[in-house]
Amino acid sequence: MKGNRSEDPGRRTGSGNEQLTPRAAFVAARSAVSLAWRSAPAHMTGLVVVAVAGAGVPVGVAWLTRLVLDRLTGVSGTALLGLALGVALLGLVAALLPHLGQYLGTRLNRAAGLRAVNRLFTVVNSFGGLARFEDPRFQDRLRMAQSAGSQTVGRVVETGLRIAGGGLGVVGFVIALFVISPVMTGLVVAAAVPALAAEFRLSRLRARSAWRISSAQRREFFYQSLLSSLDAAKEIRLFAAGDFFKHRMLDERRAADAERRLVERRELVTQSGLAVLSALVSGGGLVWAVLAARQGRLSVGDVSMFVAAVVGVQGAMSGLVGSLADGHHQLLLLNHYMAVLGAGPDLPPPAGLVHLDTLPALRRGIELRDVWFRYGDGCPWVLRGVNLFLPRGAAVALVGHNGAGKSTLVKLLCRFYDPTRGEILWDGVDIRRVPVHELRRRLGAVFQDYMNYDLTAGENIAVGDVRALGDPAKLATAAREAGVHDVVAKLPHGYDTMLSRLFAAGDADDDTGALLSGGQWQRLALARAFLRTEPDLLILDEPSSGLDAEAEYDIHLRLRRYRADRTSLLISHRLGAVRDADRIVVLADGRITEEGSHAELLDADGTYARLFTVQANGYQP
Ligand SMILES: Nc1ncnc2c1ncn2[C@@H]1O[C@H](COP(=O)(O)OP(=O)(O)OP(=O)(O)O)[C@@H](O)[C@H]1O
Repeated sequence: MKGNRSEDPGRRTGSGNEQLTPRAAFVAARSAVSLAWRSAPAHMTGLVVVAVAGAGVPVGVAWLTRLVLDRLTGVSGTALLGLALGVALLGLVAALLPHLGQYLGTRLNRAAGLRAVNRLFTVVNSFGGLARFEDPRFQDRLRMAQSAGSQTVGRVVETGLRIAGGGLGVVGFVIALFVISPVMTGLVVAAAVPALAAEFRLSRLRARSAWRISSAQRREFFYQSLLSSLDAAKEIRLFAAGDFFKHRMLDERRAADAERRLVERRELVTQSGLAVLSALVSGGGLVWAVLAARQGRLSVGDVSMFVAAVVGVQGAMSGLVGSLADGHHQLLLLNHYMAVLGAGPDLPPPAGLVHLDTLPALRRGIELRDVWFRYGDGCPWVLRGVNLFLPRGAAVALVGHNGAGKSTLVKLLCRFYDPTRGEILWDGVDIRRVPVHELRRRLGAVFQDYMNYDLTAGENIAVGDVRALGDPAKLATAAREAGVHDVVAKLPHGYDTMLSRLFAAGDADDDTGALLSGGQWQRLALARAFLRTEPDLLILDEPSSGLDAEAEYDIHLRLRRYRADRTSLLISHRLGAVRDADRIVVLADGRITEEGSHAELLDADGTYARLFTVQANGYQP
């Protein structure tokens, strides 16, 4: 059941609640580091230098301060001045390093984010089918992957360096503290263990909650975009549905906020507890150091070093724990990114690949052989054993009631899904054996739900074949074929006119965007399909539904000319438009129930004859 949604490996890539296994964490971290390195090697090297220096400077400051305090009276003024200057210089470096680190980190983040998003959408574009895009869980994962890809990849490197730098800092301070008090060292280090465990638990909670919030957030954005969309503005105003959508949007936001509150409460409790623990340890240490100094066991310099070391170890430890928790959280998010990247092809080709590019144009025709299809395991059958032959050069029309399965059949021909059972043969070759992009290069299509792009008129046509972008003559020819050239030529900037009121073309002050009528948009969609001048199969799914009677007549004349000698499949509810097809096929409840020419089907006096008569009677006085 390839292509069937419930069978899709991309769908099974987890619930978002999975644990981060050490292997998955390693793979995610390695990918992030290599991606960041390839994006900005110089900035990454700079960050490493800053991290190492950042780890060494505080320890150096503490040691030098101790020397200064202990030798206040014992050494020459010049030596003391040198030491003091050393402390001051290290202080300056310490002050500058965070800014430099932040600058380099931001640059690295941006470069890595760009590369990560590029890679993500290269993979998304490689999904040949539609099933994943119809799967809400996959949409959630994709959203998480988008945000992880654009914001997290570079941060993983930064966090890794912070962990390494923090680790070095901890080692330095631990050694310094150990010299003065091994017991205290043990205490401070031991206090970090519960902090580490608590922070890990928190980061898992944060990642789980981010996953749970993601679908609420998607719905919130959906309602927001509805409320601000031009397409929805008419109906929302006419039906006064604005408040309804607003409340829905706020409900989703409240649901997400409730989830966030849960995490925030846990953070408050955990971090307060850790703060108390750390205050107790450092307070106890201070009391011990003061008493020891009074008894002469510690010098003044020792006390200063001790205080600096306790604060330093605690600070470095809590920084390290925080960085580890951040890294853990980032890797959990990155897991979604890796899952999308590793989802694999959604339409896996079986063994025995056949390259259509190496074959000549269609010779015999396309055959659907006992094709069964349903959209998922629990869904009803949409096609039930369809056998249909589209002979080369013939115009076949597909008619039937709403929901009969006509558009579904077209989607299978384009291989947006694979048949659940049965096969589709292109000159005898199962189309599952053909690389999907090679199959699509042989097709021209206008879909029932064609797109209106917020792009210029020329770009709207060129989407059909982007190579035509720099070829105005080709765009104009396609537009003429579709009968929309005159309309476009009269727009303020002709083919460069922005067909949008959302975006300006180039100059933000340019107010010359235009909107087309429904029928004009439909003709533009036809022009898009006409850019492919030699498709082996032309699919027209309701190509004239939005046109007035004369325009429809005109378009069908053009289509007839365009279809001549081409293999075409035309779907239309307007039976007058299909009567001259070589063969008319009636689909009812997923089965082919009638097949023949217009005259034959009228003679047969079945569904087609009934539908045709009902429509024809509508035009009688
Ligand atoms: N993406 C989808 N997921 C689940 N079910 C779907 C999907 N698309 C269509 N269906 C279902 O498949 C059945 C056939 O739909 P299809 O769009 O193929 O019918 P149609 O014959 O083209 O109808 P119409 O004449 O109204 O365009 C319908 O019952 C519909 O609900």
